[in-house]
Amino acid sequence: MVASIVRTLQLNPTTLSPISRPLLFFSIPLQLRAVRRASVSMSYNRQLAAAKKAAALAACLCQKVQKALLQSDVQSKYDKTPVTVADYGSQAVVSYILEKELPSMSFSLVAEEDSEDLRKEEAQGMLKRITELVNETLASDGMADMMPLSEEDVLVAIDSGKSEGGPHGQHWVLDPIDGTKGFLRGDQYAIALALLDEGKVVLGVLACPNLPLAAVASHNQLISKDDVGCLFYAHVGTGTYMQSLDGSKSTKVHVSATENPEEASFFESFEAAHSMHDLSGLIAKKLGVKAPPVRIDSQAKYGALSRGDGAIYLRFPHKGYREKIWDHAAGYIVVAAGGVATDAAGNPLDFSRGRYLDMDTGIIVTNQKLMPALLKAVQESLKEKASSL
Ligand SMILES: Nc1ncnc2c1ncn2[C@@H]1O[C@H](COP(=O)(O)OS(=O)(=O)O)[C@@H](OP(=O)(O)O)[C@H]1O
Ligand SMILES: [Mg+2]
Ligand SMILES: [Mg+2]
Ligand SMILES: [Mg+2]
Repeated sequence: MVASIVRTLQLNPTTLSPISRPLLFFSIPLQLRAVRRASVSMSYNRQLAAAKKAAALAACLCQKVQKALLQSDVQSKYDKTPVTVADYGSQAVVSYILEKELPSMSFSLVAEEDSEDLRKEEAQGMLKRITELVNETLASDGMADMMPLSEEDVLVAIDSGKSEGGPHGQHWVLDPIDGTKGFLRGDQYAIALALLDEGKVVLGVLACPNLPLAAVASHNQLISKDDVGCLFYAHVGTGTYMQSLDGSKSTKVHVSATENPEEASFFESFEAAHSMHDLSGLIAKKLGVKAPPVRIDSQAKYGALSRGDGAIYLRFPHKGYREKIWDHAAGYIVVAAGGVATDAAGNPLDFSRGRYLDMDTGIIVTNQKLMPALLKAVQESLKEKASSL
């Protein structure tokens, strides 16, 4: 046992002094813990590299589609939400790249889209266009030797995302385009990819092709078409980094540490149908926030928050809506550097229960210092709203 520990720690017992030999027995558990921590953190490096590559390439595909969106590129899903060739193409690219880059790992992916509608007769034109886009995107990264993918290959890659996730093992979590409505308007959207390990989010990458590299603290600053395209990434214990999507040097970022709500602006959904703007207005007023809300589509909100653009994110879906894990997993770990995301009752978000985040309605994010005051304002506002109904 000791011999194997000594081997693991790469120590040479013959060179240890008689004094340090007994000390070794006491220090081994500590050192082993450090080695295990380091190897846990190290062991996600390959996954992080693959995830960054997959999200950046998927972002290229989405940018191309957003520039030249055709009427035939958009469909409506069973739940009336939109889906485009870019949602499907992005999912196929990410799924294909993760499997190719990490061949030794068992592969499980929980993702938003599936191929059911694409297999219908009337969707054959759309499938052809998606397959072309996927092949062009992979070829642009020199993956031409594995090319071209057939339409069936693309459908299979999309359907790799049917995993149920859960509390055991590793599962990738993907929203191939978060904020599809924003994408269709020409506004903000994100490719959001995370890794769960034993039910916990351990890695996250957020590609936000239209988010300015400079801070945004008001809605007007989002309209800039210059210097846009951010890639945020984080894995447990290493903090959060941002780089430009075209590959600049990355910088470490963290959530605003302000303790003064008067200085804190807040983010919320652009779409009033996705989050109750009247309720967040009430909460902000109670808290003493002076600035008007900054409304951004998608998990770009988590990205902006992670670099301190604003200090609070409020999300209160209308009654009956069930949150999905892919709408929050990547954002959740990206804001963990200085921030905390909970449900409206202050409970941590639980990503271990499958495809849904079963939780108390509402998600709130801010720094540790502001959280108690925010939770109080949320509880009071919820009571007030309930009693006025
Ligand atoms: N009714 C309803 N209520 C709450 N949320 C809903 C609702 N319908 C959809 N969605 C989900 O919202 C995702 C888009 O993110 P946001 O709501 O943050 O952005 S925005 O509303 O587009 O501004 C969006 O993600 P995508 O479908 O990936 O775009 C949906 O998962
Ligand atoms: Mg959708
Ligand atoms: Mg989404
Ligand atoms: Mg989506």
